Formats: sequence, structure tokens, C-alpha cells
Amino acid sequence: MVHKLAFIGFGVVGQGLAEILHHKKEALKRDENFEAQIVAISDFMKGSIYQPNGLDIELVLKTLKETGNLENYPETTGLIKGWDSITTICESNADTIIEVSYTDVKTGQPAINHCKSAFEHGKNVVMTNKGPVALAYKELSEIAEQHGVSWGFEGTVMSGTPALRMPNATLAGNDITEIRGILNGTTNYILTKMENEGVTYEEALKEAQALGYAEADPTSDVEGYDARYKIVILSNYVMKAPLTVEEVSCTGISSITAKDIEEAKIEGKRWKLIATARKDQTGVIASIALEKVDLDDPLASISGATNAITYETDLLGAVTLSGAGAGKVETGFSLLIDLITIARQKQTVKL
Ligand SMILES: NC(=O)C1=CN([C@@H]2O[C@H](COP(=O)(O)OP(=O)(O)OC[C@H]3O[C@@H](n4cnc5c(N)ncnc54)[C@H](OP(=O)(O)O)[C@@H]3O)[C@@H](O)[C@H]2O)C=CC1
Ligand SMILES: N[C@@H](CC=O)C(=O)O
Repeated sequence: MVHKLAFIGFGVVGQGLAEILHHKKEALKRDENFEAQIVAISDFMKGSIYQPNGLDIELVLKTLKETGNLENYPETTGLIKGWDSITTICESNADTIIEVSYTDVKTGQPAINHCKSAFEHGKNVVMTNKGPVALAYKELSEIAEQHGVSWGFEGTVMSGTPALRMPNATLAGNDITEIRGILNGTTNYILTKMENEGVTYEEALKEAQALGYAEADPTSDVEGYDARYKIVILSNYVMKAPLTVEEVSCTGISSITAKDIEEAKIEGKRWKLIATARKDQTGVIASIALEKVDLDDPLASISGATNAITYETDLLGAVTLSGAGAGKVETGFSLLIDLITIARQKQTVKL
């Protein structure tokens, strides 16, 4: 079966997945029996194209690079231009929607509506957009289930590093009592650059933006909102506790100075933006806080855009996972693993 994909949003991450699908086409077919075709892309400013027989990925990327607009893609029989996101989701022949538009930290929209429309039209969604998972996890998972479709969102926490799949699949049966981690690549990159290279806060932020780590509005990163979304996703999905964004106390890194960093160094400590969620009798208590950690703390050695997370479990003790927390290919991969998982489920059902 060839999986037909429609992309909503085509920025860093969307293009990351498209490049992987192009470069690994043969290997994915040979090793995973996985074949995909991009039939539609709908992006706010970069334009919208739909070709029911499949778009030529190389030509899509070339057209975008050379002209900045997808609608300059060469005319072919059946090509439709200009569809908005909802029309693309509802009217295209895609079986899976790749939702990689920007994360709205207040309402989660329009991505929540994108998910609802897709599920109601019998389509799977795989996404890296954190809004719908952080704000509407329960409602959307119920709608997906009612319509018998899949919803993948591995990349919403720690990019392609399996921060969701690992505890759910391989730690199943454990009670996870506490989660503590570095969950934002941009802020960890800034803190590392300031400490190791004496780069200013502003310069380090600019670098993180240029490398594709930061959110469209980097306030989300530096004020801790992005990490707050991620700890809410972890609480709901991994700890099965219905924590809301408003319940998480949150401070970011925007007030940190070179002097603060120097002082921490003298004390033998290091600043890190730490996300914590801890179970108690009433539910889960969670926070995002800038902390001065001891150098022998396992999170102290996590540098750059790398993230890390420790799960405290009742049967296995502490289990720590570290890996990429942001990036084009790294986050593109998170979408690929969700797609491969859906494909494997379909193959198992057939058997
Ligand atoms: N970058 C990373 O490392 C990671 C990102 N994420 C998440 O993945 C998502 C995508 O990130 P990234 O690719 O970096 O972001 P970008 O800002 O590079 O891309 C987002 C794209 O979505 C488009 N867009 C915004 N709203 C709509 C809409 N309503 N309909 C169609 N297109 C829309 C934007 O359009 P335009 O700019 O043309 O107006 C832009 O091209 C975000 O939600 C982010 O939080 C998650 C993990 C890691
Ligand atoms: N802006 C985010 C991207 C991934 O979620 C980050 O820096 O971690």
C-alpha cells in the first residue's frame, strides 16, 4: 500500500520529512515495506498545491528553493493550486495528514480544528505541533478512536528522540512517579553557548533560530511555554494524569545574564531550564524552572540542542533517555517513525 500524505505547513520540519522521504525512498521500501507519496502541501505563505497522483518531491523542494512559492510547481494534468488547509484535509485523497504548522501557545488553533477535520474524514494525523496534544489530548484521542484512525505525535516532545514511545512501549507495567528533564533545545543551546563560548544571549538566540530550533515566535522557548506544553503532554500521555497548562508554574531564561552564569561556574554549578512532573495523592504537580544544578547532576552534562529526560519508575528505578531535542532532520524523523508505526499496524491487521 502506498501511503498518501498531505502536509499542513511546510517550514523547517515539513521540509525535513520531505527530504527524508526523498533520500530514503528505496531503503524504506526495501527494509520497512513502507511507501509514501506526497499528494498535497498547504502552507500559509508558501502556497498550496494538490496533485492526486502524487507530487515529485525533488521538484517541490527545487521549486520552493528557487522561487519561494510552491504554486510555481510545473503545471501537470490534475494539479490544483490554492486550497486552504481545511479544504486540503477534507477534499484531498490523502489518507494521512502531516500537521506541521506553527504551535499556538494560547489556543492550539487552527491545528486543533485540523485534527478534528482529519479524524472526521477518516484520516490519520501525524504531527509535531504541540498545541492540540497539550490542550485537547483527551477530546482528540476520543474522536480519533471513534473514527478508527491513528494519531501520532512523537515529535511533540524531544523531537525524534522516543520520549513518548519509549516509556509507553518498553516501560509498560511500571508506575512512573516522576519525570524530570531538559525539554527545550533552544534554551539549552543558548545556555550552553553563553557558558562555553561567552556568546551573548541575543547572539545565541539568533544562532538557534538560524539552525531551525526555535519556535516561529521564540518567546515560547525563552519564557518556558514550549517546555510547559511538553510536560503537560508527558503528564497526560505517559503518566495518564489530566494536567492542564494553567496548572504548571513556569519561568523561562530571558532574564539570565553573563554574570549569573559566571557566578554559577564559581559555585561549581550550571544553569538549566528544568521541567518536572511529580505524582502525589492529588494528581501531578509540575513546573518549568531555571535551576542551578550541581555538575554531577546527570542533566548538567546535557549541552546544546540535546535534551534529556529521567523517568522514575517503581520496577526499574531511574531510566534516563537523551538525544536530539530539535532540528530539521531530527524532527522530520519523528514524523517518519509515526508513519512507519501506522504502516506496521495496518500490515499486522491484514495478516
Ligand atoms: N523546529 C523544530 O525543531 C521542532 C518543531 N516542532 C513543532 O513543529 C511545528 C513546525 O515547526 P517548524 O517547521 O520548525 O516551524 P516553521 O515556522 O518553520 O514552519 C511552520 C510552517 O507552517 C506554516 N503555517 C502556519 N500556520 C499555517 C496554517 N494555518 N496553514 C498552513 N500553514 C501554516 C507557516 O507558514 P508561513 O511561515 O509560510 O507563513 C510555516 O511555513 C511547530 O508546531 C513546532 O512547534 C516540534 C519539535 C521540534
Ligand atoms: N523550539 C523547540 C523545538 C522543538 O520542540 C525547542 O527548541 O525545543
